[in-house]
Amino acid sequence: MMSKDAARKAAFARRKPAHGAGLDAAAQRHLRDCLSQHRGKPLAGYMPIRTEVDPVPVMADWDGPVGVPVIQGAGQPLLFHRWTQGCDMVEGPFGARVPAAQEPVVPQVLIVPLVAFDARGFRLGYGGGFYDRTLEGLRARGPVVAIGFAFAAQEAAELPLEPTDQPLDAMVTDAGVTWF
Ligand SMILES: Nc1nc2c(c(=O)[nH]1)N(C=O)[C@@H](CNc1ccc(C(=O)N[C@@H](CCC(=O)O)C(=O)O)cc1)CN2
Ligand SMILES: Nc1ncnc2c1ncn2[C@@H]1O[C@H](COP(=O)(O)OP(=O)(O)OP(=O)(O)O)[C@@H](O)[C@H]1O
Repeated sequence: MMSKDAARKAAFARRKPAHGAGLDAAAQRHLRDCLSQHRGKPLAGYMPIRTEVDPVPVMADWDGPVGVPVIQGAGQPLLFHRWTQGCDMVEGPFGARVPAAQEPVVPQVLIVPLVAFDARGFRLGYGGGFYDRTLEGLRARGPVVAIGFAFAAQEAAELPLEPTDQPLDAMVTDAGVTWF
């Protein structure tokens, strides 16, 4: 089986041409469908970096509180700070912008960015383990729904797993919605 590093590199290469190919609107349509059963719940979105698919139009229309991830430090889970369209943003670590105001949101539904995913619902991110730690912590407190969001081209055959890898509940791409 490929190492996580090799799987990450291969998926980056597939994500690049998918980005800017006009696939975001289809992915956003499927994301709205998938989220429709969770109306009003606190939602975690993200500000896209690099060649990630863009969830912002869906976040902007959400009828409940929306937070975006904020890195506390290496080895720490993410926090989510309240985001609204047009709110003041500042540069966060690793190039993702974060809200200037630091109002915590504890999400019950998360739109999870990723580099690669597989048919079992496992994901690979940038390698910090941030979402693994965050989902582990949230799931220990109560039910949460983790929805991976990506281009269909980011699917990998079978990702290498570590015991700390947290599975997704659903995967949304430009090709549709899969529940696990
Ligand atoms: N849009 C978005 N926001 C997010 C995440 C994400 O995956 N997507 N994160 C999800 O966790 C956190 C940011 N995590 C990140 C972690 C590493 C790198 C990164 O570029 N790493 C370098 C290596 C850096 C180093 O080791 O010095 C790399 O991959 O080349 C980027 C984001 C919080 N916000
Ligand atoms: N809950 C946890 N407790 C301790 N270590 C963890 C936990 N979750 C992940 N890790 C460690 O973090 C490291 C990076 O994990 P991994 O490569 O799976 O990150 P990733 O899923 O690519 O990144 P991210 O979740 O930030 O998008 C792993 O070596 C793993 O051991």
